[in-house]
Amino acid sequence: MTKLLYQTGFNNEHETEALPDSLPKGQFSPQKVNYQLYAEQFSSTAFTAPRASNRRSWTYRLRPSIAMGDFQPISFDKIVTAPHSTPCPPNVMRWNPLPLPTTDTHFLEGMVTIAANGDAQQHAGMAVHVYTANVGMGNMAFYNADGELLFVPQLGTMEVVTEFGKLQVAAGEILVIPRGIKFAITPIDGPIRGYICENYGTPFTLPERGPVGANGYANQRDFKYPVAWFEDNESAHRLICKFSGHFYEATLDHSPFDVVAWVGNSAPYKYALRDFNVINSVSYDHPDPSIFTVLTSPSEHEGTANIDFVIFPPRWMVAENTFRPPYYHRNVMSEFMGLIEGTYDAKEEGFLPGGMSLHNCMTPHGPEAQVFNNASNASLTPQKYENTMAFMFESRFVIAPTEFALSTPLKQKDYLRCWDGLTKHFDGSK
Ligand SMILES: O=C(O)Cc1cc(O)ccc1O
Ligand SMILES: [Fe+2]
Repeated sequence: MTKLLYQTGFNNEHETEALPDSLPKGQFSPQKVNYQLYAEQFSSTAFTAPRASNRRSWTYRLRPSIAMGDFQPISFDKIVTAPHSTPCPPNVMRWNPLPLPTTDTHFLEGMVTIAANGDAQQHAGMAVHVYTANVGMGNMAFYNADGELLFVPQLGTMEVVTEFGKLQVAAGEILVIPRGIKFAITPIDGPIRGYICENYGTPFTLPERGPVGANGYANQRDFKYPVAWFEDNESAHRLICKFSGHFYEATLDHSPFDVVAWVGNSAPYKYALRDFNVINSVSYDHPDPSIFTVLTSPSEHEGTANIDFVIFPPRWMVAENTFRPPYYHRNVMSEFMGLIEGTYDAKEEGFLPGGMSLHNCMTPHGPEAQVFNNASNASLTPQKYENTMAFMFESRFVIAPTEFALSTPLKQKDYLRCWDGLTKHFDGSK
């Protein structure tokens, strides 16, 4: 595996060139670009979005993106875009992991939608997909006009070729591909599996730190962006896109990965979850899981995210006189969880790496019966939670499972049973 180079710093104005002097100096759009390249701006936010949230990059490429054939409709019917019409039951739900493919399956073939909310056309809400793959996409490239893609790989390593360069992404890292960027995925060394949060809304950004100060949580320096890479390849390529919930294909007589240089703050990036600086209670009580927010997609209501991406990483637990696992709760926000490795502290059995759970708006949940009994009687010495990495996509809208998710045999029929045994202990005495 060749080691790739990256540029670091979340949301920096990165600049990179694959050929010397291919990036224009002092301006974005000179009359002629060196090497006779075309300049093309890529806008991820409205031109007039405030400076702090504005995202755009300039690319310098062999051909402008419009040098392509017309789009024709195609179908990938396992991939669903909101709004969808399947009624959402308020039940707690949990799924086993998607099995690994037994025949050659590329990323787009191995992807299936588990749930969705909001409305892609309104740029609000999200979808959750899971994917497996064991072969590359060949001469195919994909872009998603409906939203940004947050990948949470759970198994294996993939090489991701994008217009902005190449990234290698392994389980335990995350990858964000902004809306519209063309990419292709190749598994390296065996099959890959993971989760995707398709963010129809505002691009993910880092949460505020408030009184915590200038450092901590996910630090900007740990986010890695690719360096420019291009190929001058004139063989036929297929460009697939999802636009307004439907798939289309166009033919190209060249590779779409022809960006020789780029500058800007909108580009794919990756982040290793082990770099998260965990901040937690060192006195008493169990803080809300918002302390573990890696990235947030804000909505127009301050503090009420379109999506929060939250992780539950290895950490010390030291709180005194405290019920240390998650509390029992009902939440206006809807919670979709996955497990990357190990076990999750609220669920010792049945929530498997690669599995998923869903606790929707106001649906009660919390530790299973065994965890309650153990934690209520545990000796409260400092304890290191190891071999664990769960995550949550938390959203302001009800996360509605798809027809596939409701009917697949992967859905556990007995999930509710893990709370059996939470009987009344009250007998009137203190
Ligand atoms: O439901 C869950 O397991 C996620 C969660 C964890 C936690 O520590 C507090 C609240 C919460 O929703
Ligand atoms: Fe919860």
